[in-house]
Amino acid sequence: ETPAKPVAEQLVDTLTELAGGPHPGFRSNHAKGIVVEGHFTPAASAAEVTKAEIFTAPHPVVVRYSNATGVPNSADNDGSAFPKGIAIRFQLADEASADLVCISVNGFPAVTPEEFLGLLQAVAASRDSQAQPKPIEAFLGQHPAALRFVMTPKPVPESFATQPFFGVNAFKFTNAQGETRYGRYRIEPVGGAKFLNADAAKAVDADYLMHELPGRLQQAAYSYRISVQLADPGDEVNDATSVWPDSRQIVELGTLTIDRFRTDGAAFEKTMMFSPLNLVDGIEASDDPILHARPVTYSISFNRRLQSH
Ligand code: HEM
Repeated sequence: ETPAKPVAEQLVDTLTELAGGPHPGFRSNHAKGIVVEGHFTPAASAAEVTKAEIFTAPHPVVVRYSNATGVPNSADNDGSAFPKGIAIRFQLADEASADLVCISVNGFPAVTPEEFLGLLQAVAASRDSQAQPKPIEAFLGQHPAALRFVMTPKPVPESFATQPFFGVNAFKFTNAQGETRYGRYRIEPVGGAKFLNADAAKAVDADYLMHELPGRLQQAAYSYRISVQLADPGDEVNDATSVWPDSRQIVELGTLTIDRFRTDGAAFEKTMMFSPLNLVDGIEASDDPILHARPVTYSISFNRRLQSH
């Protein structure tokens, strides 16, 4: 009997299967994307929460926006292309870097990588299933957090520039006084969140988000407020399905400004991988098992796409 593959490998296999892949050279999740550049300027309040150098001095950034799923040509306005992703790389001295990798929904469908695999396998098993209920219906019936995530409205944004994003996984922040707090990132468009109405969302072209951005950047830069929502004592910090109340303290970390489209983005993104555990001193991982599964899974996807393109 062959031993079961590690969960991270099964996750990549199942994402690939769901996307009708393999699609050589593409990410097995968040395959369709676009790369832009700009800079981050810290707010004075950041020092209350963290001594991390990415939030204490200005830095250049490279940003990749993406659609969910491993389908390289997914329609930007299709439900399956949600959540949208944003991956931000802070470029530090001596080739060092730190990453923030966030999605457009505040929450996650699973507490552990095993449970997330169960969800993906249920979706895959439902494709040609005659069973009543279908495997995915049975799974959602037994997993309220997954049902909640599926039911969360995912409105179609006017632009990536008008889409808010959430860190979902908590990190442990330490300031210069040695005080520690758990928190989750929030990324909010300074110009306000803006979405299309239902008719407009149906009418836009399949690549409208990717096509809109270069023109927008020729006109003007745009920006986001990056902040951290702090946990109160007793809040779940190791469970990505457990969304904290909006009443929790939010501390501004600074402003992310995007001012350039990266014309070589399609080639550039193939050679690089973002990781939510690419961190600097002053920010540590929580014990959230989803967070710890991510770099392992992303590396498998990265290795496969490097070998196949
Ligand atoms: C166990 C749970 C998860 C699995 C199995 C998973 C899987 C993946 C995989 C395979 C990739 C492609 C990596 C690459 O080839 O570079 C990816 C990318 C990505 N993931 Fe996840 N992911 C998980 C959780 C999350 C969470 C919680 C978030 C956000 C809060 C997230 C946001 C993203 C984003 C934005 C990208 C695209 C990064 C880029 O532009 O390169 N993922 N994910």
